[in-house]
Amino acid sequence: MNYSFYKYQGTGNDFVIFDNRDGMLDRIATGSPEATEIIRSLCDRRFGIGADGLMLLNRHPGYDFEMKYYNADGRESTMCGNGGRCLVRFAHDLGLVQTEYRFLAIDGPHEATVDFDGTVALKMQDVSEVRQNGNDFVLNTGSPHFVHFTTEVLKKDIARIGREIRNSAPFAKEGINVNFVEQGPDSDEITVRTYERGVEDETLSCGTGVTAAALVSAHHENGFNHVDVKTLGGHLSVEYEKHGSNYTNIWLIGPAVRVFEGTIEIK
Ligand SMILES: N[C@H](CCC[C@H](N)C(=O)O)C(=O)O
Repeated sequence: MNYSFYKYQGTGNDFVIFDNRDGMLDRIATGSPEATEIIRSLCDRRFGIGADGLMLLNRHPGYDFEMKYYNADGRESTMCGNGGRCLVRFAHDLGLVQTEYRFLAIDGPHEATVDFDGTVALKMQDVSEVRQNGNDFVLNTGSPHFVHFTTEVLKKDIARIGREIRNSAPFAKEGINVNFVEQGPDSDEITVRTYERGVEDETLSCGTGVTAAALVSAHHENGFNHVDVKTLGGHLSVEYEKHGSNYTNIWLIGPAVRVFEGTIEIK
């Protein structure tokens, strides 16, 4: 059977999206080996459409929609910040034009807005637990993140070093996303590169990773904070309130763009 799909990218983090409000693709959401292989093959950059992840836009009572997210390895994942932003843009492009969206994801409800210039702002879950060990931090912004501050981040072999940390003893079982962060000249500007779990490679940006890096960057005073983030795929910003070790009202802000659409046969 042929299905319409849509390809979106948010600062180079790219996704295959299906409008599954009719439930016709529930069969690939079962987590079975066959369903996992279908999603993996759709994300394959040589034999499929190619993407860092795949999303289903589902109906859900009480929300504008439900987001189901799968990493490129075909397995359902924890929250995807850039994916959430792209799914809101997709809903907007489908004609669900609203000033504010409220959808359900694996880590709970999210609010989002689409500005006149197409910028999508996504509210992330609150964060209250940050573990620090020297220049390294571990926190969960909807997905688990290891954040390492370094210099000359653009010269680093992220795929190799990121893979080593992701597969190291503390993280091997569940996996973790690994972010390398360089503090900019200004305290409210950082550059972030990310090795993503489930893609098992560097992606051009990672929304929950950028959020994690911003929360623990140099520019964190109590009260409101705005951090500008450079990634290989483009610019994002993160705004949040900090009160001691509690981070609330966290927003991930940036572009979300439709690249192309098509149809594909899914047996
Ligand atoms: N690979 C991540 C999920 C997607 C995160 C990323 N694409 C984002 O924008 O947050 C994980 O397995 O935790």
